[in-house]
Amino acid sequence: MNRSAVYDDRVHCIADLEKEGMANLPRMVAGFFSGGSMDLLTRDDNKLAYDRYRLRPRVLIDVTNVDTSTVCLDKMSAFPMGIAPAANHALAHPSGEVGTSRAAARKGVHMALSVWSNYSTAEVCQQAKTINQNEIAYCQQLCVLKDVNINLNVLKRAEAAGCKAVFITVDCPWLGRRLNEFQNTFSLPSTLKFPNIPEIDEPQSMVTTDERIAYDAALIWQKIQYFKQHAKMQIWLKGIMTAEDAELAVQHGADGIIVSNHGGRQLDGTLATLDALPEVVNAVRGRIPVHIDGGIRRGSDIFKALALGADYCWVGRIPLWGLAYKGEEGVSIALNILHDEFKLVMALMGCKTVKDITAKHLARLQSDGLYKPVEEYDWRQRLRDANAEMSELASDQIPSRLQSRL
Ligand SMILES: Cc1cc2nc3c(=O)[nH]c(=O)nc-3n(C[C@H](O)[C@H](O)[C@H](O)COP(=O)(O)O)c2cc1C
Ligand SMILES: CCCCCCCCCCC(=O)C(=O)O
Repeated sequence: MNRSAVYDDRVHCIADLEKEGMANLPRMVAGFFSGGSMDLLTRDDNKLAYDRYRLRPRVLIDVTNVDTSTVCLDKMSAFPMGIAPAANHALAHPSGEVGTSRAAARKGVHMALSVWSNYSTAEVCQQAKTINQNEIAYCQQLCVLKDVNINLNVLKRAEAAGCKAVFITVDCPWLGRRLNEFQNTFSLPSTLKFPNIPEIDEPQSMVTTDERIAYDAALIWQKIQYFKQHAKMQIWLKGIMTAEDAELAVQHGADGIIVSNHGGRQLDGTLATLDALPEVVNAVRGRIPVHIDGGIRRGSDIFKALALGADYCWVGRIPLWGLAYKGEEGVSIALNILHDEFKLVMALMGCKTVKDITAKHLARLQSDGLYKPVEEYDWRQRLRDANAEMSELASDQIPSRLQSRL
């Protein structure tokens, strides 16, 4: 284990990386990356939510060997965290999504590409193959546009590039109001390319006010079926924040969901994603995988999200800070820091494998200011209780991929 790793003379944790990366960016780009909508309540709470939980370590367990790997989207990931889709990596560094992806491939973690990436999904996937032959999973994010043909072309190209899944972003029928864009008179450079949507060229205006990216505000549950019919890839929904919508997602055939509030860039004032996670996990009851993003900045945050039932985590801003700091190398520094931190937390928590992480490892802040162990209020405990009551509960009622987590 890399206990005393020195990554760089100036960057020892993600907070350092944010500081150093942001310092290299023009104010307007830094604002676009780090900003959120309105008063930033949700953006900030995403991060603070992790501090409302404390860890309950178990000791005297042999942790000579700690295995951080997990299977996600049918492929091995070095640890349970990948790169979330974020527009405009090339604003951080000319290598853009290619640089990010090369670092992801080298580390062996998955990557989702924004439909607004500045390099095509095909080019990004191709570059990664030179590093890590087909080993990591790529996903294509799609903000559904009004023009059906544009949406279908994105899907076709992503499939041809070898993507495993499409992440349909469902939290943005209208784009959120990001005050930083007004305050900094943000505009995208006219040289910036959006090769996944060649139908739209030459950005001229602020993202928030650009009418050409008016999304399909009439996107409703029934249309998810349409995408399922037109894609061979898995269909995931990104932006589920309630038990009710989680149940609907399962009923409408989603292959997985991502608990996300878009990093606080859409509706300000929603729950932090970590606070929404338990109700979603309980509603889904293992029928499909549940992922999370938003506010993850430390290895211990990944541990906490898994303890509350997430199968995998994604980070949006961290790779942008890495790129802004040192291009591909900066993203590698970020991924190495998070991987090593996660491994160390697992060891100190007495967890040898990712499957050993449970809600019993956490205590949550109460209204009296004290921390109380998290009761296993999630569906796994209910299944255990049901098991005790009805010993005949057939194990085939429990999805096999989850039996080992019971
Ligand atoms: C600069 C930026 C651009 C983003 N662009 C997209 C996008 O094109 N599509 C999308 O679904 N989410 C987008 N997101 C949201 C991320 O996918 C993710 O939900 C969020 O960044 C997670 O929060 P975190 O940054 O705290 O990790 C973007 C986020 C940022 C910071
Ligand atoms: C005409 C080209 C416009 C390109 C817009 C790129 C950014 C879209 C918004 C991405 C996003 O979801 C975000 O959170 O930011």
